[in-house]
Amino acid sequence: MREKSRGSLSRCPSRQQVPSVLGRSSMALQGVRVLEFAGLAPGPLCGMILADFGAQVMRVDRLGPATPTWMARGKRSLALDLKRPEGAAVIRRISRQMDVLAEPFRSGVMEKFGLGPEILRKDNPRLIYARLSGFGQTGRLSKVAGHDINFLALSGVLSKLGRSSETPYAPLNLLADFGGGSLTCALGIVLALYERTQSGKGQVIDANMVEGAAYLSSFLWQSQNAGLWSQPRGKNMLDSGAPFYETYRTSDGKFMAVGAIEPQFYALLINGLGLNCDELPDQLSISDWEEMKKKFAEKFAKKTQAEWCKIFDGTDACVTPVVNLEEAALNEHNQERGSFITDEDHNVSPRPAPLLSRTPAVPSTKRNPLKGEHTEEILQEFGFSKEEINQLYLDKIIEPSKLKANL
Ligand SMILES: C[C@H](CCC[C@@H](C)[C@H]1CC[C@H]2[C@@H]3[C@H](O)C[C@@H]4C[C@H](O)CC[C@]4(C)[C@H]3C[C@H](O)[C@]12C)C(=O)SCCNC(=O)CCNC(=O)[C@H](O)C(C)(C)COP(=O)(O)OP(=O)(O)OC[C@H]1O[C@@H](n2cnc3c(N)ncnc32)[C@H](O)[C@@H]1OP(=O)(O)O
Repeated sequence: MREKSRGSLSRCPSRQQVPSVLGRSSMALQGVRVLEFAGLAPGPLCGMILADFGAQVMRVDRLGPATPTWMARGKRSLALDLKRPEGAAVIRRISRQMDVLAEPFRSGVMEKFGLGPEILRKDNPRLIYARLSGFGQTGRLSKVAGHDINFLALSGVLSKLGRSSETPYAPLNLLADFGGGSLTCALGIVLALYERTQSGKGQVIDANMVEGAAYLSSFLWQSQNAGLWSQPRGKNMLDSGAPFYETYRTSDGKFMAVGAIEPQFYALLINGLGLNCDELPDQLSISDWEEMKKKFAEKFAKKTQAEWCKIFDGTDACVTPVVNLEEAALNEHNQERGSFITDEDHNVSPRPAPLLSRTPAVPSTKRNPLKGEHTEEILQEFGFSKEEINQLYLDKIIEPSKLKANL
């Protein structure tokens, strides 16, 4: 909880945190070949997770000018024009040797290319065909555009998020895109890979953000009758209604996060704040929560974040500083664990999670691939001859990599 000196994100944590001594050859997904079609946000994270844990991920990009790519760590890029039959034919040929194909388009796009699962799985019955969409492959919305906020809304979860008397509020695009989308898709792929070791067969995965976000939020559904959500939005224990589950501003304009739910931890919070339990209403008296929040807020506003950290550090009061990304990477606990890593361009990012004891992820420290940087290399690897590759260039199905063109 104690803070070390502040610094820029690009200055921090040490490379030694990456368990590189073990090498990429001992990772859990070693030997798995993945063809990922470039997408906006959920697909890229799903592919990055697979790459971090050892899969060989090849991203299929469009031709044309470079566009910003995030979450491309450890991937290679193959750029080609899928709208031309010759481009689609390249993918069909490559897919015969793939373990996993992951596509992020709205339902029906892959079929338009002639690259739907029926065709590709006929060529390669072991292929795991992962479809990561917003609304799923069937249903009246399956062909409609949407983003995280829309999927979260339809999952029912968005109605529960936000402060009292404000409109519902989506926590960045974390819940549907990344939790419900990327993570459930990656889970589906790993499950299908595991099952394939028994059956020898691939399968089609319909991962989608509406159902993924809903499933991620199963606790909400299954605790409906427990009284946890009986109040309007923003008035319940875990949605910013309770004084002991809230953030508070400190005298230096920073924040502390309080999550003192259990009575024994609540008592430590009250003690740390310099209050007396005997003079306060019962912890669970909902009608007193508003007043109690004011009391806590007044207290927190009297000291700096560092002063509060000193008071609560190492205690069970469940009080932590709200740190920014830069501070998270520099945080003493996080540094002890090596929770953040630095790539060769000095960019800091979270270490892949979870940590496996024998075969941990060994994320690449190299820069992200440029669009089409590995087109030729990949095609050669998959058996395309020099003549075939030249023909693809001549037909403008593929184009020289911008990297090579600039040299
Ligand atoms: C909230 C998040 C989204 C955050 C994304 C932001 C990070 C970025 C969004 C906008 C960006 C900015 C913007 O582009 C302007 C600048 C551009 C500049 O270059 C950079 C700076 C920018 C400011 C730029 C910065 C950032 O990048 C942005 C701010 C999310 O919620 S992500 C989740 C989205 N939803 C889903 O994934 C659900 C499933 N997918 C879909 O529903 C659709 O794919 C989607 C996302 C609605 C897009 O629909 P679209 O009609 O565009 O595509 P599809 O129907 O899926 O069809 C794909 C089409 O692409 C063609 N195609 C694909 N690959 C190839 C290829 N290799 N060759 C040829 N053609 C290809 C394919 O044929 C389809 O085209 P057609 O429809 O013509 O057949």
